[in-house]
Amino acid sequence: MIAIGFIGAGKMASAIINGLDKDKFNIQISGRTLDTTQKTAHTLGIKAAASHTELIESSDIVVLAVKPHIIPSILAAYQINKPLVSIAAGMTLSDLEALTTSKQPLIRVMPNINATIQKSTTGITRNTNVSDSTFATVTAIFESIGSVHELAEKDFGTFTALAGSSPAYIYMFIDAMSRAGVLHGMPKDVSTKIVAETVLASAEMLLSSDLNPWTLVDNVSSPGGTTVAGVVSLEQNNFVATVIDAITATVDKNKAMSN
Ligand SMILES: NC(=O)C1=CN([C@@H]2O[C@H](COP(=O)(O)OP(=O)(O)OC[C@H]3O[C@@H](n4cnc5c(N)ncnc54)[C@H](O)[C@@H]3O)[C@@H](O)[C@H]2O)C=CC1
Ligand SMILES: O=C(O)[C@@H]1CCC=N1
Repeated sequence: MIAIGFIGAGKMASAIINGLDKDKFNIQISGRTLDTTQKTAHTLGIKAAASHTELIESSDIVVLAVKPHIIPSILAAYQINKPLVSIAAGMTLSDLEALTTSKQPLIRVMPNINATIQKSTTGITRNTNVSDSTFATVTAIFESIGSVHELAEKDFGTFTALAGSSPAYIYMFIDAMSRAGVLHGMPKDVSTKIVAETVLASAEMLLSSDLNPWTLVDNVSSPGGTTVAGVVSLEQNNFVATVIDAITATVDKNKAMSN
């Protein structure tokens, strides 16, 4: 059984671990304090390592699941002589190489919070020290919690915006729609469920057809009907440009976080 050790056991590590099959992977965590690590491990049904050193020694693959600014201090304090996976936003392979050795196998991964329900859309890339079999193993780990896209590293920032951060923007869209439902007299829980179901089915419809999104917009918009009135209103309020600006801000922030 492959032993995976997570350094850092916050929201994202918990989302990934929640989704992983505990019969297939031997998972342990090491967080900031042992007490909290033990509580989190108990909740997740996995092992708490007594220390980062113990975790590194007993893992086949080590996942860094701390905030990007914590990574330099961890890599300065511990020599991780195992394939190292980083899920940190903005940290490039060359940032990580500068903090480790020239021989360190490094895999950069960008999962998303939908890992919790085994529906992460994950990006992956590696440095030249990673063997094909290790890369296949790490890819399989993330495939077990959703889809995996191998990317050129130059596209990681864009991927981070479109898949890593976008659940937040999609929730904002859902909340705005359901708030409109409240404005027009519906209870919030009812309108949120209606909007969430419709977002899910619309995405499924797009993925299962060969049609592009604008053709699907046209299919909903009856001549002189209700939908086109809303489409025109969205455009008058710069919906498309506003969304593109948000993605560009995310990509720019990702670049600014790299050294
Ligand atoms: N939240 C998300 O949707 C996503 C987050 N990420 C990346 O995942 C990483 C973790 O993010 P979150 O889980 O959201 O943050 P978080 O704040 O929930 O988790 C980070 C954890 O690291 C722990 N920690 C701090 N110092 C530590 C140390 N020295 N040793 C061990 N643990 C330590 C903290 O106590 C905390 O539990 C970040 O690098 C982020 O860029 C990537 C994709 C999606
Ligand atoms: O906000 C962040 O920096 C992380 C990366 C993608 C999602 N959350």
